[in-house]
Amino acid sequence: MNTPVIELQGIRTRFRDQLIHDGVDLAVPAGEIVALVGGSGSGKTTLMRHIIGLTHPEAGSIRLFGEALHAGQLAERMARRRRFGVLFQHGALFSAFNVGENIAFPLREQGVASEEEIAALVRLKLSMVEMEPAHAALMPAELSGGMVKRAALARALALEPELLLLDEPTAGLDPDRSVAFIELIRTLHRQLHLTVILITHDLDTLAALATRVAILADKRIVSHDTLERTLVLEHPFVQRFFHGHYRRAEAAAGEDH
Ligand SMILES: Nc1ncnc2c1ncn2[C@@H]1O[C@H](COP(=O)(O)OP(=O)(O)OP(=O)(O)O)[C@@H](O)[C@H]1O
Repeated sequence: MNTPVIELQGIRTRFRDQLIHDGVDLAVPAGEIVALVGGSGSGKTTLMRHIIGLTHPEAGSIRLFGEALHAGQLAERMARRRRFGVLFQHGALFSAFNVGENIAFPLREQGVASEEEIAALVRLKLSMVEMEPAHAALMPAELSGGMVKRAALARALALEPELLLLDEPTAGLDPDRSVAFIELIRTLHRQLHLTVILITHDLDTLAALATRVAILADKRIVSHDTLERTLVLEHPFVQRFFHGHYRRAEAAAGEDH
């Protein structure tokens, strides 16, 4: 069997007296788009932060591309860092940098390209997310919500990652922009052969993109399966999320407009 791109084993996380994860196991094979779903505060974002090494669990092991997350010297860790891109929940662009500088940031940080190459790469990444070269000069505050997401995605793709982590990529977008962004992620996934972890509360985003659904509930992954097989699970969270209040909340929101 091929080595999983991400392998989590026995992850335990505690914030003060609050136990968030207790025995999280998850293996993500290459090429999958795994939707990570769970209730508010169940620890999805924290798990993503563990995967990218921003935070550390109290126990358990994390392997990326078959290697322990913190293994090796600085150069090896930097090389591993180049292999994944992250789209944070609110885009998280650097507000003091323009769009071009934001996209260039990981390239400069890694020191892997000349300024001339960086300028060409910024133009290429902008075109990949369907933005114009002129958008490079705009400041984040001048962008619409959809453009912030696109610019942040361009930055996440700057180092040509194999793994993309997306935290609520369509949250805050209106339905048209959301559909367009889903289509963009789908195209990039196909063209770049990406493996994707997607945190989302949005059923349309999930249904359109996910090849597998991982359910974080009861402090662990209680199911990791196709959407079809997930839908028939009896777990209370699954019932609520796919058949219950989220649907009713959506319907109520629709009535308000
Ligand atoms: N650095 C921290 N210090 C203390 N508590 C934290 C920290 N980070 C997260 N938490 C707590 O851990 C829990 C899980 O947070 P997390 O953001 O991972 O959940 P989530 O599943 O992504 O939630 P949501 O769907 O609402 O975004 C929450 O109760 C949160 O308050």
